[in-house]
Amino acid sequence: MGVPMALNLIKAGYKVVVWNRSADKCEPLKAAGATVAASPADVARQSDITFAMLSDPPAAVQVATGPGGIVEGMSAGKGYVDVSTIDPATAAAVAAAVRGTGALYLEAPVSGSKGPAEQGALIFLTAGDQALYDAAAGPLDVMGKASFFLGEVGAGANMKLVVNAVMGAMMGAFAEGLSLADRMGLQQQDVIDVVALGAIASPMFALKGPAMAKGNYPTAFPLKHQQKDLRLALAEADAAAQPLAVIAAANDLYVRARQQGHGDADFSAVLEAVKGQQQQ
Ligand SMILES: NC(=O)C1=CN([C@@H]2O[C@H](COP(=O)(O)OP(=O)(O)OC[C@H]3O[C@@H](n4cnc5c(N)ncnc54)[C@H](OP(=O)(O)O)[C@@H]3O)[C@@H](O)[C@H]2O)C=CC1
Ligand SMILES: O=CC(=O)O
Repeated sequence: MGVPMALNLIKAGYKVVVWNRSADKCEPLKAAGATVAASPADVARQSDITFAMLSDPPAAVQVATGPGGIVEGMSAGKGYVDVSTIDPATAAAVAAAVRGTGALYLEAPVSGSKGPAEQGALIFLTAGDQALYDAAAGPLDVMGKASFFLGEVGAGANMKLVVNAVMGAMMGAFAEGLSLADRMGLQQQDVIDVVALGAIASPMFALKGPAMAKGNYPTAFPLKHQQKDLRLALAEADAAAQPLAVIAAANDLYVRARQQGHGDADFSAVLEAVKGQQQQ
Protein backbone atom coordinates (compact mmCIF):
# COMPACT_ATOMS: atom_id res chain seq x y z
CA MET A 1 0.00 0.00 0.00
CA GLY A 2 2.82 2.39 0.86
CA VAL A 3 4.42 2.30 -2.60
CA PRO A 4 1.38 3.42 -4.66
CA MET A 5 0.43 6.02 -2.03
CA ALA A 6 3.93 7.54 -2.07
CA LEU A 7 4.05 7.39 -5.88
CA ASN A 8 0.89 9.49 -6.03
CA LEU A 9 2.47 12.09 -3.74
CA ILE A 10 5.55 12.25 -5.99
CA LYS A 11 3.37 12.54 -9.10
CA ALA A 12 1.49 15.42 -7.44
CA GLY A 13 4.77 17.30 -6.98
CA TYR A 14 5.48 16.70 -3.28
CA LYS A 15 9.10 16.27 -2.20
CA VAL A 16 9.02 12.75 -0.73
CA VAL A 17 11.55 11.04 1.59
CA VAL A 18 11.05 7.28 2.11
CA TRP A 19 12.25 4.45 4.34
CA ASN A 20 11.26 0.76 4.41
CA ARG A 21 12.67 -2.06 6.55
CA SER A 22 13.41 -4.10 3.40
CA ALA A 23 15.28 -1.46 1.43
CA ASP A 24 14.61 -3.00 -2.01
CA LYS A 25 10.95 -1.93 -1.83
CA CYS A 26 12.12 1.73 -1.96
CA GLU A 27 13.62 1.23 -5.43
CA PRO A 28 10.52 2.17 -7.50
CA LEU A 29 10.10 5.27 -5.35
CA LYS A 30 13.76 6.23 -5.71
CA ALA A 31 13.41 5.79 -9.48
CA ALA A 32 10.39 8.11 -9.40
CA GLY A 33 12.34 10.82 -7.58
CA ALA A 34 12.07 10.08 -3.85
CA THR A 35 15.00 10.49 -1.46
CA VAL A 36 15.77 7.30 0.50
CA ALA A 37 16.43 7.89 4.21
CA ALA A 38 18.55 5.78 6.55
CA SER A 39 15.90 5.34 9.26
CA PRO A 40 12.36 6.41 10.24
CA ALA A 41 13.96 9.15 12.40
CA ASP A 42 15.83 10.36 9.33
CA VAL A 43 12.54 10.61 7.39
CA ALA A 44 10.97 12.59 10.24
CA ARG A 45 13.95 14.97 10.47
CA GLN A 46 13.70 15.77 6.74
CA SER A 47 9.89 16.07 6.58
CA ASP A 48 7.14 18.40 7.76
CA ILE A 49 4.63 15.55 7.76
CA THR A 50 5.63 11.87 8.02
CA PHE A 51 3.21 9.13 6.92
CA ALA A 52 3.57 5.49 8.02
CA MET A 53 1.94 2.47 6.36
CA LEU A 54 2.82 -0.62 8.45
CA SER A 55 1.48 -4.12 8.89
CA ASP A 56 0.24 -4.30 12.48
CA PRO A 57 0.43 -2.91 16.04
CA PRO A 58 3.95 -4.28 16.88
CA ALA A 59 5.31 -2.75 13.64
CA ALA A 60 3.62 0.60 14.41
CA VAL A 61 5.22 0.70 17.87
CA GLN A 62 8.63 -0.43 16.62
CA VAL A 63 8.84 2.15 13.81
CA ALA A 64 7.53 5.00 15.98
CA THR A 65 9.35 4.38 19.25
CA GLY A 66 12.12 1.82 18.59
CA PRO A 67 15.80 2.69 18.03
CA GLY A 68 16.08 5.10 15.11
CA GLY A 69 12.30 5.49 15.24
CA ILE A 70 10.04 8.36 14.23
CA VAL A 71 9.97 9.91 17.70
CA GLU A 72 13.74 10.57 17.56
CA GLY A 73 13.21 12.84 14.55
CA MET A 74 10.02 14.58 15.69
CA SER A 75 9.75 18.07 17.19
CA ALA A 76 7.28 20.95 17.50
CA GLY A 77 5.99 22.05 14.10
CA LYS A 78 6.10 18.53 12.63
CA GLY A 79 3.33 15.94 12.28
CA TYR A 80 3.04 12.13 12.19
CA VAL A 81 0.18 10.46 10.32
CA ASP A 82 -0.10 6.69 10.85
CA VAL A 83 -2.29 5.16 8.13
CA SER A 84 -1.77 1.54 9.24
CA THR A 85 -4.69 -0.54 10.53
CA ILE A 86 -4.01 -0.91 14.27
CA ASP A 87 -5.98 -1.00 17.52
CA PRO A 88 -6.97 2.13 19.49
CA ALA A 89 -4.64 1.41 22.45
CA THR A 90 -1.61 1.20 20.16
CA ALA A 91 -2.67 4.40 18.40
CA ALA A 92 -2.96 6.12 21.80
CA ALA A 93 0.50 4.90 22.89
CA VAL A 94 2.13 6.15 19.67
CA ALA A 95 0.20 9.43 19.90
CA ALA A 96 1.51 10.01 23.45
CA ALA A 97 5.11 9.35 22.38
CA VAL A 98 4.83 11.67 19.35
CA ARG A 99 3.04 14.42 21.25
CA GLY A 100 5.74 14.17 23.96
CA THR A 101 8.16 15.71 21.43
CA GLY A 102 5.84 18.65 20.77
CA ALA A 103 4.77 17.24 17.38
CA LEU A 104 1.18 16.49 16.30
CA TYR A 105 -0.38 13.05 15.74
CA LEU A 106 -3.13 11.86 13.41
CA GLU A 107 -4.33 8.28 12.97
CA ALA A 108 -5.68 7.80 9.47
CA PRO A 109 -6.31 4.15 8.58
CA VAL A 110 -7.62 3.68 5.06
CA SER A 111 -10.57 1.89 3.58
CA GLY A 112 -9.82 0.72 0.04
CA SER A 113 -7.26 -1.70 -1.28
CA LYS A 114 -4.44 -1.85 -3.82
CA GLY A 115 -6.57 -0.50 -6.71
CA PRO A 116 -7.87 2.55 -4.79
CA ALA A 117 -4.31 3.17 -3.47
CA GLU A 118 -3.04 3.27 -7.08
CA GLN A 119 -5.95 5.45 -8.22
CA GLY A 120 -5.69 7.92 -5.31
CA ALA A 121 -9.17 6.83 -4.24
CA LEU A 122 -8.67 5.72 -0.61
CA ILE A 123 -11.02 6.71 2.22
CA PHE A 124 -9.15 8.11 5.26
CA LEU A 125 -10.65 7.48 8.70
CA THR A 126 -8.81 10.06 10.78
CA ALA A 127 -8.73 11.16 14.42
CA GLY A 128 -6.34 12.99 16.72
CA ASP A 129 -4.95 16.49 16.23
CA GLN A 130 -7.30 18.46 14.00
CA ALA A 131 -4.55 20.98 13.20
CA LEU A 132 -2.57 18.15 11.58
CA TYR A 133 -5.70 16.96 9.74
CA ASP A 134 -5.97 20.46 8.28
CA ALA A 135 -2.23 20.65 7.49
CA ALA A 136 -2.32 17.24 5.77
CA ALA A 137 -5.39 18.05 3.66
CA GLY A 138 -3.35 18.37 0.44
CA PRO A 139 -1.60 14.96 0.64
CA LEU A 140 -4.77 13.26 1.90
CA ASP A 141 -6.62 14.69 -1.08
CA VAL A 142 -3.96 13.35 -3.48
CA MET A 143 -4.05 9.82 -1.99
CA GLY A 144 -7.76 9.60 -1.29
CA LYS A 145 -11.26 10.36 -2.51
CA ALA A 146 -12.67 11.13 0.96
CA SER A 147 -11.48 11.89 4.50
CA PHE A 148 -13.45 11.70 7.73
CA PHE A 149 -12.28 13.44 10.93
CA LEU A 150 -13.82 11.38 13.73
CA GLY A 151 -12.53 13.04 16.93
CA GLU A 152 -10.15 11.77 19.61
CA VAL A 153 -7.36 9.24 18.93
CA GLY A 154 -8.87 5.75 18.77
CA ALA A 155 -12.00 6.74 16.84
CA GLY A 156 -10.25 6.21 13.47
CA ALA A 157 -8.90 2.81 14.51
CA ASN A 158 -12.31 1.79 15.83
CA MET A 159 -14.08 2.86 12.62
CA LYS A 160 -11.59 0.89 10.52
CA LEU A 161 -12.04 -2.23 12.69
CA VAL A 162 -15.84 -2.01 12.41
CA VAL A 163 -15.66 -1.71 8.60
CA ASN A 164 -13.16 -4.55 8.23
CA ALA A 165 -15.02 -6.83 10.63
CA VAL A 166 -18.09 -6.46 8.40
CA MET A 167 -15.95 -6.97 5.28
CA GLY A 168 -14.38 -10.17 6.65
CA ALA A 169 -17.79 -11.60 7.54
CA MET A 170 -19.20 -10.65 4.11
CA MET A 171 -16.34 -12.38 2.31
CA GLY A 172 -16.69 -15.44 4.56
CA ALA A 173 -20.42 -15.70 3.80
CA PHE A 174 -19.76 -15.21 0.06
CA ALA A 175 -17.17 -18.01 0.10
CA GLU A 176 -19.65 -20.32 1.83
CA GLY A 177 -22.36 -19.41 -0.70
CA LEU A 178 -20.04 -20.20 -3.63
CA SER A 179 -19.11 -23.53 -2.05
CA LEU A 180 -22.73 -24.42 -1.37
CA ALA A 181 -23.66 -23.59 -4.96
CA ASP A 182 -20.87 -25.83 -6.21
CA ARG A 183 -22.07 -28.75 -4.04
CA MET A 184 -25.58 -28.22 -5.44
CA GLY A 185 -24.32 -28.45 -9.01
CA LEU A 186 -24.80 -24.73 -9.73
CA GLN A 187 -22.27 -22.63 -11.66
CA GLN A 188 -20.40 -20.26 -9.35
CA GLN A 189 -20.29 -17.60 -12.11
CA ASP A 190 -24.11 -17.76 -12.28
CA VAL A 191 -24.24 -17.05 -8.52
CA ILE A 192 -21.93 -14.07 -9.02
CA ASP A 193 -24.14 -12.75 -11.85
CA VAL A 194 -27.36 -13.16 -9.83
CA VAL A 195 -25.88 -11.50 -6.73
CA ALA A 196 -24.64 -8.57 -8.83
CA LEU A 197 -28.18 -7.68 -9.90
CA GLY A 198 -29.89 -7.79 -6.51
CA ALA A 199 -29.98 -6.04 -3.14
CA ILE A 200 -26.81 -7.76 -1.87
CA ALA A 201 -24.74 -6.62 -4.88
CA SER A 202 -21.29 -5.54 -3.74
CA PRO A 203 -18.28 -4.11 -5.62
CA MET A 204 -16.19 -6.56 -3.60
CA PHE A 205 -18.13 -9.63 -4.80
CA ALA A 206 -18.07 -8.36 -8.40
CA LEU A 207 -14.33 -7.66 -8.26
CA LYS A 208 -13.17 -10.85 -6.50
CA GLY A 209 -15.86 -13.37 -7.43
CA PRO A 210 -14.75 -14.37 -10.97
CA ALA A 211 -11.18 -15.11 -9.83
CA MET A 212 -12.44 -16.98 -6.75
CA ALA A 213 -14.60 -19.19 -8.97
CA LYS A 214 -11.39 -20.17 -10.79
CA GLY A 215 -9.48 -20.78 -7.54
CA ASN A 216 -7.29 -17.66 -8.06
CA TYR A 217 -6.52 -15.23 -5.27
CA PRO A 218 -4.09 -12.55 -6.55
CA THR A 219 -3.10 -10.55 -3.49
CA ALA A 220 -4.57 -7.09 -3.02
CA PHE A 221 -5.44 -7.30 0.69
CA PRO A 222 -3.39 -10.08 2.33
CA LEU A 223 -5.48 -12.63 4.22
CA LYS A 224 -3.15 -12.40 7.25
CA HIS A 225 -4.07 -8.69 7.57
CA GLN A 226 -7.81 -9.40 7.29
CA GLN A 227 -7.46 -11.96 10.08
CA LYS A 228 -5.44 -9.44 12.13
CA ASP A 229 -8.30 -6.93 11.75
CA LEU A 230 -10.90 -9.50 12.82
CA ARG A 231 -8.74 -10.42 15.82
CA LEU A 232 -8.40 -6.75 16.83
CA ALA A 233 -12.14 -6.11 16.31
CA LEU A 234 -13.05 -9.11 18.46
CA ALA A 235 -10.77 -7.88 21.26
CA GLU A 236 -12.42 -4.43 21.15
CA ALA A 237 -15.86 -6.07 21.11
CA ASP A 238 -14.94 -8.14 24.15
CA ALA A 239 -13.86 -4.99 26.00
CA ALA A 240 -17.14 -3.30 25.01
CA ALA A 241 -19.21 -6.36 26.05
CA GLN A 242 -20.63 -6.62 22.51
CA PRO A 243 -21.03 -10.23 21.32
CA LEU A 244 -20.08 -10.71 17.64
CA ALA A 245 -21.28 -14.23 16.80
CA VAL A 246 -21.10 -13.94 12.99
CA ILE A 247 -17.79 -12.06 12.95
CA ALA A 248 -16.24 -14.50 15.44
CA ALA A 249 -17.28 -17.42 13.23
CA ALA A 250 -15.75 -15.66 10.21
CA ASN A 251 -12.51 -15.15 12.16
CA ASP A 252 -12.29 -18.93 12.73
CA LEU A 253 -12.39 -19.44 8.95
CA TYR A 254 -9.55 -16.95 8.37
CA VAL A 255 -7.48 -18.56 11.16
CA ARG A 256 -7.95 -21.90 9.42
CA ALA A 257 -6.96 -20.38 6.06
CA ARG A 258 -3.76 -19.01 7.64
CA GLN A 259 -3.03 -22.44 9.12
CA GLN A 260 -3.42 -23.89 5.62
CA GLY A 261 -0.74 -21.50 4.33
CA HIS A 262 -2.91 -18.85 2.66
CA GLY A 263 -1.82 -15.89 4.82
CA ASP A 264 -0.03 -14.07 2.00
CA ALA A 265 -2.77 -14.74 -0.58
CA ASP A 266 -5.66 -12.34 -1.03
CA PHE A 267 -8.27 -12.52 1.75
CA SER A 268 -10.69 -14.05 -0.78
CA ALA A 269 -8.60 -17.23 -0.33
CA VAL A 270 -10.79 -17.81 2.73
CA LEU A 271 -12.72 -19.86 0.15
CA GLU A 272 -9.96 -22.48 0.42
CA ALA A 273 -10.70 -22.89 4.16
CA VAL A 274 -14.39 -23.38 3.35
CA LYS A 275 -13.54 -25.97 0.69
CA GLY A 276 -11.29 -27.70 3.22
CA GLN A 277 -14.28 -28.22 5.52
CA GLN A 278 -16.39 -30.04 2.91
CA GLN A 279 -17.40 -33.54 3.90
CA GLN A 280 -16.60 -36.29 1.41
N1 LIG B 1 -3.49 -4.23 1.23
C1 LIG B 1 -4.66 -3.66 1.40
O1 LIG B 1 -5.57 -3.82 0.56
C2 LIG B 1 -4.94 -2.80 2.59
C3 LIG B 1 -4.16 -2.83 3.72
N2 LIG B 1 -4.49 -2.05 4.79
C4 LIG B 1 -3.67 -2.07 5.99
O2 LIG B 1 -2.48 -1.34 5.67
C5 LIG B 1 -1.36 -1.91 6.33
C6 LIG B 1 -0.31 -2.31 5.31
O3 LIG B 1 -0.90 -3.22 4.40
P1 LIG B 1 -0.05 -3.82 3.17
O4 LIG B 1 0.75 -2.75 2.53
O5 LIG B 1 -1.02 -4.59 2.36
O6 LIG B 1 0.90 -4.81 3.95
P2 LIG B 1 2.33 -5.43 3.59
O7 LIG B 1 2.40 -6.66 4.42
O8 LIG B 1 2.52 -5.49 2.12
O9 LIG B 1 3.35 -4.33 4.14
C7 LIG B 1 3.61 -4.21 5.51
C8 LIG B 1 4.69 -3.17 5.73
O10 LIG B 1 5.03 -3.14 7.14
C9 LIG B 1 6.44 -3.26 7.26
N3 LIG B 1 6.79 -3.88 8.54
C10 LIG B 1 6.22 -4.97 9.12
N4 LIG B 1 6.79 -5.22 10.32
C11 LIG B 1 7.72 -4.25 10.51
C12 LIG B 1 8.61 -3.95 11.56
N5 LIG B 1 8.66 -4.68 12.68
N6 LIG B 1 9.45 -2.89 11.43
C13 LIG B 1 9.41 -2.14 10.28
N7 LIG B 1 8.57 -2.35 9.27
C14 LIG B 1 7.73 -3.40 9.38
C15 LIG B 1 6.87 -4.12 6.07
O11 LIG B 1 8.24 -4.00 5.85
P3 LIG B 1 9.02 -5.10 4.95
O12 LIG B 1 8.79 -4.67 3.53
O13 LIG B 1 10.41 -5.01 5.39
O14 LIG B 1 8.38 -6.44 5.27
C16 LIG B 1 6.00 -3.48 4.98
O15 LIG B 1 6.57 -2.26 4.54
C17 LIG B 1 -1.90 -3.07 7.18
O16 LIG B 1 -2.18 -2.57 8.47
C18 LIG B 1 -3.20 -3.43 6.46
O17 LIG B 1 -4.12 -4.04 7.33
C19 LIG B 1 -5.54 -1.19 4.76
C20 LIG B 1 -6.32 -1.10 3.67
C21 LIG B 1 -6.11 -1.92 2.51
O1 LIG C 1 -8.42 -3.05 4.72
C1 LIG C 1 -8.67 -3.43 3.60
C2 LIG C 1 -9.51 -2.70 2.69
O2 LIG C 1 -9.70 -3.19 1.54
O3 LIG C 1 -10.03 -1.64 3.06
